[in-house]
Amino acid sequence: MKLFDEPFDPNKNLLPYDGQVQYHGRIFNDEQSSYFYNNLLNKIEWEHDKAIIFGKEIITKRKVAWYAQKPFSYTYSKVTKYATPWTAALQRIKEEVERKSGETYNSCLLNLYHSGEEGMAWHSDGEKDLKKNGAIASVSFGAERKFTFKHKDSKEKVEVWLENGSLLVMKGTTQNHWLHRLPPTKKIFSPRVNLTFRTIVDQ
Ligand SMILES: O=C(O)CCC(=O)C(=O)O
Ligand SMILES: [Fe+2]
Repeated sequence: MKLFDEPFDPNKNLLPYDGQVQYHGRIFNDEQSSYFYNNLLNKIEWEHDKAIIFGKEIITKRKVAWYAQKPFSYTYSKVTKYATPWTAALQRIKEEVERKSGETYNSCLLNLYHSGEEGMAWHSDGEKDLKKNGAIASVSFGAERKFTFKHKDSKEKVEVWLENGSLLVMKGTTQNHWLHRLPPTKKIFSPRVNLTFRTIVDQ
């Protein structure tokens, strides 16, 4: 159920066990959100994502980009990428996210979903380049989309709607025990930009 009237308590854990997920609701107002949304759509070097799945190279409809404070390399789904230096807007968003979440981050993976038909399949973000049990902060701009967690053993599910300008923080052992996905939907026609701030271990 979607609760419109209740303020979100960022200290509340959305997960019942085996991890910690905090939804801060909207941390950017309408004006800030539309500024960042347009800036990111226009200024980020978006590319289609390539992945190797069951030995086959696939190219996703969604676009991705990877930014960081240093040209870190990062490998996931068997593809290695090199980070682009922060833009001014990304740096401003990162500062606010660090203030709100009380954690620091040194890189950001960005995803552009052109419409509801694009999503992201079940996965967890526990790649070896990432700091073990480091916090991952997810910021969303544009279309509001549902985001789902599924426990790896019990299969219990938890859903949250990610609003325009919102912040969701995943921490502790979340990535070890829970998968997450952005389900595709035929009901949403407008784009969404998602930023996940992460900590890469220094190479
Ligand atoms: O778009 C989203 O909300 C999720 C993105 C995500 O899970 C990821 O980049 O690892
Ligand atoms: Fe993820």
